[in-house]
Amino acid sequence: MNTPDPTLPLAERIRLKEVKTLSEDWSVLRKNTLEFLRQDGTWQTQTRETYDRGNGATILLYNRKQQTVILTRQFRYPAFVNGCPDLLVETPAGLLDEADPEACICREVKEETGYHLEKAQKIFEAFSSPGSVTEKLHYFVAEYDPASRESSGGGLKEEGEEIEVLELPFSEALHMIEMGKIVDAKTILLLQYAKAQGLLAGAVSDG
Ligand SMILES: Nc1nc2c(ncn2[C@@H]2O[C@H](COP(=O)(O)OP(=O)(O)O[C@H]3O[C@H](CO)[C@@H](O)[C@H](O)[C@@H]3O)[C@@H](O)[C@H]2O)c(=O)[nH]1
Ligand SMILES: [Mg+2]
Repeated sequence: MNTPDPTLPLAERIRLKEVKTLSEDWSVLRKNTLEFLRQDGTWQTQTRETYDRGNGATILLYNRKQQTVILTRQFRYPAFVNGCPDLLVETPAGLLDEADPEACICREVKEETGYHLEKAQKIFEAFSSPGSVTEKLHYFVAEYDPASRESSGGGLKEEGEEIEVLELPFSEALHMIEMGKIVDAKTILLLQYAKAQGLLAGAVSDG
């Protein structure tokens, strides 16, 4: 068999044969049967399940003068059932709707933490678990003004949310990663990003 043209678009190496919806409730679980064109030119049949709950956004709120970050703490059953005995410490995050991701994350920050945010800087997009979950997360950072807190946040009780807001020294948040007290990937990624970019560490007080 001839080897495929290496410039062939990926879409031309995939023949989707069947899509079965296994569950359609909060999210959609599908079983997909497809043929994939391998590098050796043979078509191989694969079944791949996809868990689709839409896309999301998350943000690191930081304050250079105080050298602090805003994190949340909440109950996450999927983490609990897989061995996490504590509430999860996370950056604020939410699912995307029709609004643009920046507007969504500003609204989510208000809902979860009570801080009013005018704008946020997009840094990148990433798949958290690309072998099974379709979700792409939009990552943001923004400097927060401690005086801009308009409410206590906490999330939506009617949706089962009970979100505690933490304002922590950046150094303590980094230490919590080392101690295994922060075990959420998006949160670790954002804190490491802030360290690598010098967003906080080494920042000179400007007031
Ligand atoms: N009824 C029902 N409600 C659910 C279910 N799963 C979650 N919820 C509720 O749906 C709401 C979703 O809240 P958001 O703040 O929009 O999303 P999130 O759960 O914080 O998700 C964010 O973080 C996740 C974890 O890192 C990300 O996966 C996700 O993309 C997003 O960024 C919450 O009230 C939650 O309780 C479910 O299976 N059934
Ligand atoms: Mg959330």
